[in-house]
Amino acid sequence: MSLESAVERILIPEADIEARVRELGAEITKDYNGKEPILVGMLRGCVVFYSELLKNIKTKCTLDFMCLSSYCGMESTGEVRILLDVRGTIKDRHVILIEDIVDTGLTLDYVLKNLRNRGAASVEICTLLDKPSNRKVTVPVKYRGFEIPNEFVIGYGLDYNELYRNLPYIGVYKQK
Ligand SMILES: O=P(O)(O)OC[C@H]1O[C@H](OP(=O)(O)OP(=O)(O)O)[C@H](O)[C@@H]1O
Ligand code: HPA
Repeated sequence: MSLESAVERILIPEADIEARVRELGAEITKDYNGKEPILVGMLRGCVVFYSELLKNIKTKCTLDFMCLSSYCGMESTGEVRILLDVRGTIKDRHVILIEDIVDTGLTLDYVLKNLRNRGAASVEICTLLDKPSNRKVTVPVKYRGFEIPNEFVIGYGLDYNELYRNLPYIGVYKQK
């Protein structure tokens, strides 16, 4: 079965994503000039967005990553686990959490509290996609690429059971 056969329809074409990511990069560059932020990518879904955004941030910054897991198929288990933690210290740093999607909000709610407890100077969220209609907890999203409807999406880093992350656009997953 081809990659594309899992796609019901294309929701956001590659060119639109690239244009929006350039705008987000410009905003972050302006807001964080002189603050030397640490960009904490939430593995693995963030990888494509993270690297594209990074090229568009034109101020000094450092990179780090966390890996959390809570999904099984299309459902959040509600239990968030840290599988990999940041390598560097967070204390007194300006943190930008880079996510592919905020859906129920459970993952970022957990991470926000965790990093604030470690004494970060500030923690903000930058997400490519925001699905507000499925929220279970409120999370403050500062930088948002696109608001999307309550549908399960794949591509541009997002998976269904670890597959389809390498599609170059955001598509709605075709349920069998
Ligand atoms: O707002 P939520 O409902 O918590 O969903 C958002 C999270 O779910 C996905 O991660 P997942 O646990 O599937 O891991 P992944 O990044 O490896 O895909 C996604 O990358 C976000 O981190
Ligand atoms: O719509 C989604 N697609 C892929 N991964 C996800 N994690 C939360 N929501 C989604």
